[in-house]
Amino acid sequence: MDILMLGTGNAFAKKYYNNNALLCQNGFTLLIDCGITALLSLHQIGQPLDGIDAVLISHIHADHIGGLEEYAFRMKFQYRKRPVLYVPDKLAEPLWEHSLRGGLWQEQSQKLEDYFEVRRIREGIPAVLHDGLTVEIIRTEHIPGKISYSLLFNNSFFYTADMRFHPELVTDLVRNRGCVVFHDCQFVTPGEVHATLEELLTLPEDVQSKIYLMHYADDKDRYEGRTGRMKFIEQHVRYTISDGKVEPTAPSGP
Ligand SMILES: O=c1ccn([C@@H]2O[C@H](COP(=O)(O)O)[C@@H](O)[C@H]2O)c(=O)[nH]1
Ligand SMILES: [Zn+2]
Ligand SMILES: [Zn+2]
Repeated sequence: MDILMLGTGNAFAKKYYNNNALLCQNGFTLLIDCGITALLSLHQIGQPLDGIDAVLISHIHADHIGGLEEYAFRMKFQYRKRPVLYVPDKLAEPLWEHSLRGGLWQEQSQKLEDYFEVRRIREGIPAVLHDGLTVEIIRTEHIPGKISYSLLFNNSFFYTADMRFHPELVTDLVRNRGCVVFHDCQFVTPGEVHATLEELLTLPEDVQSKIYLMHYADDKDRYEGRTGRMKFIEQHVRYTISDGKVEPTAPSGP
């Protein structure tokens, strides 16, 4: 499984863009979240929109869904396609009613399904996205009262999206399921809606060694060398995740 972060920044980052990713497995390309900067980033790396097989969203914040209007319009009117959208069941209605409807509604297109082939996924039921690629959505705490999910791919790669510190969950996934973890990380304490670096540094070293930090602020350079056994994931670098390890992908071909 390969992953390339379109952005690794937090909601307000200007340098590192929004924390969205392309996940590739067996020729299938999944866009994980589609924030405000996603389409700019896709343009910069030369990734055509019709080369994306599906989009999956974690929760309804603009740095995770703010690019969906442009994506929907361009797929419909430029590419004449209705792309696949995987959406947690409980978010489908609010995604349309509270976020997308204002821009996308028009006489002949009055619902989410008019733009997307909507595939609803449920907690506790792993969804098969493609041959060799499953995802389980796990509801995690982020903003009090707001529905938000972390994503477990192939029972081996845990992508927190946005979540507060949950040491028991992360420790269980690393120690008992052999997962590697891409974890959002806030530098400033208190975290309140994200895990902070200070909190993540309280995890045992064997757990830290499987954690890669994302969703960080623009002053990330100040924290180089201050993240214990955890490493930063870099924007626009393709990584291969295999056998509990994360390595930059080796260049292919002669
Ligand atoms: O209760 C809250 C709600 C929001 N914030 C700030 O807004 C961003 C929301 O974007 P995320 O994608 O969830 O990061 C959050 O990071 C906070 O900076 C807040 O502080 N408290
Ligand atoms: Zn976010
Ligand atoms: Zn959020």
